[in-house]
Amino acid sequence: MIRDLATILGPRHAGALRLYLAWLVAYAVLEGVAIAFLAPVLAALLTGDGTGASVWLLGMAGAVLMACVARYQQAMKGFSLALVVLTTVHERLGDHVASLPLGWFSSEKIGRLSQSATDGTTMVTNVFAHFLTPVVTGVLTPATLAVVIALTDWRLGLAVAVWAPFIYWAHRWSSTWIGRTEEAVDAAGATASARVVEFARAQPVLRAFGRTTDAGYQPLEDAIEAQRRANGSVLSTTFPRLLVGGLSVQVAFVTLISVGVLLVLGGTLDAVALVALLALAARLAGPLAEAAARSGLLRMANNDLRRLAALFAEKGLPEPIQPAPLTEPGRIEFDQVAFGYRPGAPVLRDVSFRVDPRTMTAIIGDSGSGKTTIIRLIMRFFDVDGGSVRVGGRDVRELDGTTLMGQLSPVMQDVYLFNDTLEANIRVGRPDATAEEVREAARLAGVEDIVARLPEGWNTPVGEGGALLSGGERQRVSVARAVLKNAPIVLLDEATAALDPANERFIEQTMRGLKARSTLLVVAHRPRTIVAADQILFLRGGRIIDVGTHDGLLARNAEYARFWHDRHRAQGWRLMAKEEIA
Ligand SMILES: Nc1ncnc2c1ncn2[C@@H]1O[C@H](COP(=O)(O)OP(=O)(O)OP(=O)(O)O)[C@@H](O)[C@H]1O
Repeated sequence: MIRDLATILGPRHAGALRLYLAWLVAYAVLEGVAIAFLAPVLAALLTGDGTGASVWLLGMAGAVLMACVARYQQAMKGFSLALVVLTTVHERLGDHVASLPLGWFSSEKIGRLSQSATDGTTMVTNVFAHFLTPVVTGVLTPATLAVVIALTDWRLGLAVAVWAPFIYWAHRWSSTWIGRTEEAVDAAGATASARVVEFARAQPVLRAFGRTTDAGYQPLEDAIEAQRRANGSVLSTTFPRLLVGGLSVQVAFVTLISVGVLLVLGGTLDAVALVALLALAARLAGPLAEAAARSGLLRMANNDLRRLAALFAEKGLPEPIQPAPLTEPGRIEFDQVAFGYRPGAPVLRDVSFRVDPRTMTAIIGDSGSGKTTIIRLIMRFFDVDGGSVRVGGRDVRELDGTTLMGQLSPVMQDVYLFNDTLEANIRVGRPDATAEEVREAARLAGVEDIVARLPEGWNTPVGEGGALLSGGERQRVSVARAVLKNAPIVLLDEATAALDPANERFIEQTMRGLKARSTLLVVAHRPRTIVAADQILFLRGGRIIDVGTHDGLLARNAEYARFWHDRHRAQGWRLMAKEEIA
C-alpha cells in the first residue's frame, strides 16, 4: 500500500510521505508510552508514595506533550499530502493519460480511468485524512503497552500477547461481515434504481410490444424483491456479530484478570502491580477494536489505490530518442505488416501497400477484415508485430508523436464533439486559425447549413458529445476539423449507416476538395466512394487479396465483382426502403 501511495504521489512527494509515516509511527508509540506512565503513577499512589507519583506524573506529562507534537505534525503532513492528492493527482493523471498510446483507450479502460479519477482520488485523500491514523495507532499503541506490560511481568505480557490478536480478529470478523451486508444493501439499492431508470427508458418498447404496467416488468420486480431481502437481512446478520465483537473484549479481560488473580494468590505478583497493569490493559481494547473496524475500510481503499497506481504504471509506446525527420510527407507505406490485438490471434497478415501523396485510396472488405485496424496502425494506436508502417517516408516508430500526428487528419465514425460552441469544435482542427479559415472549412464540409438552423448560430453549444447534432452532422463537423487542419494525409472512416442525401452530397463534395490537396485513405462503404478511388485495397481475413482500380478489379477479380454487386444491392435496398417510407 505504501508503495502504491508513493507511485500515486509521484517522486516529488516521496520524502514528504516518508516524513508523514515517521511522525505517524512516532505518535502511535508515544501515545502508548504516555498511557504506560499510568501504571507507575497508580502504583505509587496506591502505596502512598506521593513524591514518586508526582515524578511519574511529570514523566507522563512530558510523554503527552511529545505525543501532541507528533500528532500535530502527522496530522498536518497528512492533510498536506491529501491536498497534494486533490490538487495534483488529476493533473498528473491527465499528463500520464496524454502519454498513453491511442490503442489504450478502450471503453473498459476509460471506465476504469473515470472511476480512478473520482473514487480513487477520494479514497487516497481519505487514507491520509481518516483511515491510516486509527489503524496504525490502533496497532502500535497497544503493541507499545503490551511491551511495557511484558517488561513488568512477562506472564501478564504473554496473556496480553494472546488476547490482543483475539480482540482484533473478532472485531475484524464482525466489521467485515457488517461491511459486506451494507455493501449488499447498497448494491441492491443501486440495481433497483438502475432498473427503475431502465423501466422508464424502455417505455416506448414495452408499450409498443404490449408490455404495459399491468403485465409488470420482471427485472424491476426481481430487483425490488432482492432489495427487500437485503434490507431484511441487515438486522439478523449485524446484531449477532456486534455482540461477538463486544463479547471478545469481556472474555479477554476476564481471562486476564483471572491470570493476574491466580498470580497474586500464588504470591508471585504484587496486587498493586496487578491493578496498575490492568489499568493499562483496559486501554488496549478500544484502539484495537477501532483498528479492526477501520482495517476493512483501509482494505477497500487499498483496492482503489492499487487501481490508481496501476494506471500510473501503464506505459506509453516507446518514443525515439532522436526522432527522424520526414522524407516524403503525405506518403503511407505498409511493408509486410503483421498485427494482432492479442498474442496468437493475428488480425493483419503480410499486408503491403503504398499510398502516394495526393491520391485517393479506398480500403474495402467484409466486416472484421481489418480495415479499421489499418487506420489505427497508421495513427500508431499500437505497434506492429512484424514488418513496418511508414508515414511520410519514416517508420512511425522513428517519429515523435507530434510529427506523426502533424501528418494526419482523422475523420472517424465515432466523432467526439466537446460541449462547446460549434465554432470552438471546428477550431480544434487548428486552434490558431482565423475566423475566415474556420468559415471556409465549415463551408466546404457543409457545416454552414447546420449553423443556419441552430438558435445561436456559430455560438450554439453543441451539448455533451455533440448531442444537439445528428450523426451525419457530427461527421460533417469532424470533416470541417480535418479540412481546417490541412494535414498532408486524411484518414476517413466512412459512415456505415446510410446518409441522407444532404449529408451524402456534402461528404462527396468535401472528399473531392480534400483529394485535391491531401492524400486520402478511406475505409469505404459507399459505392460512389469506391468508384472514385485511384486505388482500391481489397481485404479479406486480414490479407490484401487484390489491389487495383474499380474497373480493373471488376474485370479480373470474380470475388471483387461479387463483393461489388452485393454492396450495390445493399445500397439500392437502403435507398428503396427510404423512398418507400417517404
Ligand atoms: N480493440 C480490439 N481488441 C481486440 N480485437 C479487436 C479490436 N478491434 C478489432 N478487433 C478485431 O480485429 C478484427 C478486425 O477488426 P477491424 O475493426 O479492423 O475490422 P473492419 O474491417 O474495420 O470491420 P468493420 O467494417 O465491421 O468496422 C475483428 O475480428 C475484430 O473483432
